[in-house]
Amino acid sequence: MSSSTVVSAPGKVLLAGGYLVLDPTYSGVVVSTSSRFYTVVTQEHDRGNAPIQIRVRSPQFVNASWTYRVHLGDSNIHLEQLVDGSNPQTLSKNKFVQLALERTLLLALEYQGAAHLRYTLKSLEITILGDNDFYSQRAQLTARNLPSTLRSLSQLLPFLHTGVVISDVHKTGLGSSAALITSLVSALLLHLNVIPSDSFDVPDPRLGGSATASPGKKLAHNLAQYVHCLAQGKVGSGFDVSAAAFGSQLYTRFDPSVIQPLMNDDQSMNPISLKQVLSPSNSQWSYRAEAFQLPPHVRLMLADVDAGSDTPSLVGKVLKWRKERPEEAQRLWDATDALNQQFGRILLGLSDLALKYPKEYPKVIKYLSSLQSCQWLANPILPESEQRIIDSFHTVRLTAEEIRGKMREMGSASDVPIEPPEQTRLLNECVSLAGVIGGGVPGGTVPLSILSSYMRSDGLIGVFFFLPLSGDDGADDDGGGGGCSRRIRRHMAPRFRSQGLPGIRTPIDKGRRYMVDV
Ligand SMILES: Nc1ncnc2c1ncn2[C@@H]1O[C@H](COP(=O)(O)OP(=O)(O)OP(=O)(O)O)[C@@H](O)[C@H]1O
Ligand SMILES: C[C@@](O)(CCOP(=O)(O)O)CC(=O)O
Repeated sequence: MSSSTVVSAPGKVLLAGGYLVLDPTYSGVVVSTSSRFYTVVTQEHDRGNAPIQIRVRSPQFVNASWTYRVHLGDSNIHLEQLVDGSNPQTLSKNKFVQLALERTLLLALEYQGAAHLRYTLKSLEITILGDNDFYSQRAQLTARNLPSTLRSLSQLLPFLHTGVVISDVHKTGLGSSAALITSLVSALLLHLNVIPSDSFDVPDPRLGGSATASPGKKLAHNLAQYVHCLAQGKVGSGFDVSAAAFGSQLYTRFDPSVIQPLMNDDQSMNPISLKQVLSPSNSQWSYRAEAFQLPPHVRLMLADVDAGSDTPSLVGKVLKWRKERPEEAQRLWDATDALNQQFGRILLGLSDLALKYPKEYPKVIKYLSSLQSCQWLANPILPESEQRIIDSFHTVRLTAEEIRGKMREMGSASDVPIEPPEQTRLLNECVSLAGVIGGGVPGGTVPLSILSSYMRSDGLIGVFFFLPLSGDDGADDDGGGGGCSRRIRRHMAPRFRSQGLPGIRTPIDKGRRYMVDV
């Protein structure tokens, strides 16, 4: 009988902490998105003694199918890519997918031994699907004569075919490769029983982050972090993989030296076993992912600027300046960090206030969401509880603006367009709208030419935090997390059926998630 395992992992938005988060002294405020990557692993019927093959498809792309024959030794794994039946002309490579398969199988081999893996590993069919938001949909909207609005985006079919090969797609910057790798390695670890099936359960939905994560989830995170670095050929801060594994969080990076001994493309050259390094009990993994959530009724929206940033070149320039002007940079980093910390702390505090004042909180939201933020404090005398909530939102707003100021300073000092003038104008317009708390540029920056041609429509113009007018609490799951399975049953099952795929078994992140519309 064939069986399937499905694991999803979310994308990310770095709300605060860009560039600083590359240094373990500082941390970043990271929100995981409602947009997700899904990996479906389906076991083929037993084919007797036929060689084991793994076929991976990405049905949203042209020429995106990769077939590998697995050569399983006593202590090593080799994947031989075969010419794909559906695509006999070309042998397209996917380093990310191939490394994820190879290193996950190697880890399974180390945990289970060759005899066991030979017995359990069957030929597999793997399907990878990314929510539309990971890729710019502007061309799709134009082709359909639809205006650039949220409503138009919701009219597009899920997992829409992009019409191009992967290398030509316009990514939006939500961390497609991190979400893909995390869902893929997690699905395989589960499918091969390297980790138990309850690894991704969260006992209390309010307890997210890495501290309460199961050993299985930590192993999946460590493996995904490692594979992602290897595939990218560099060790970044890793906040994207951490968000994919642990959801929204205050993230402090890991020391890259932990995976250094495993960074050989040829795994037989690695001087140490994967299991030893990636083990969830290896204390050299120094990352911290503290649970974070946006307050109830707060929603984050992103504008589709048609392309993500070329982060490595921006990072290179910013870090070069930091090295050349250490004292100036230190002052700027410290001042920005103080603001980032305050920003995260007050947002978290607002969730506490919502719990403490369940009647007053929605009342305040209704009031604030109808006003421009400059009017928030011009209110009649209110009870202390309500005033506290208003004051907190007001401080978040001021802090977000100050953070933007610091990021602009960083940009002009290092000559990197972190918040270019076009973006400044756009954001200023956004943050002056009623109900908007603040805005910013998530991650590196955005490409200018595209931004300047971006047309305002339907109120979605840039990056901002939004308090919806309705009673909707902004989370698109069933409240407080843990409802991921219900959300998936309700929303995802029909989507999967439309792709002829089975239902979902295990979502990776059951933490609270928020709608991010790109
Ligand atoms: N749907 C997919 N199916 C298979 N592979 C994919 C898919 N999406 C991304 N990839 C892999 O990820 C690689 C892109 O990785 P890259 O690091 O450039 O993206 P990223 O920086 O994560 O993108 P983003 O802009 O979303 O943050 C592709 O070359 C491909 O190997
Ligand atoms: C600039 C940086 O701090 C954030 C980059 O974010 P993004 O991948 O451009 O969304 C780099 C990093 O953290 O790896």
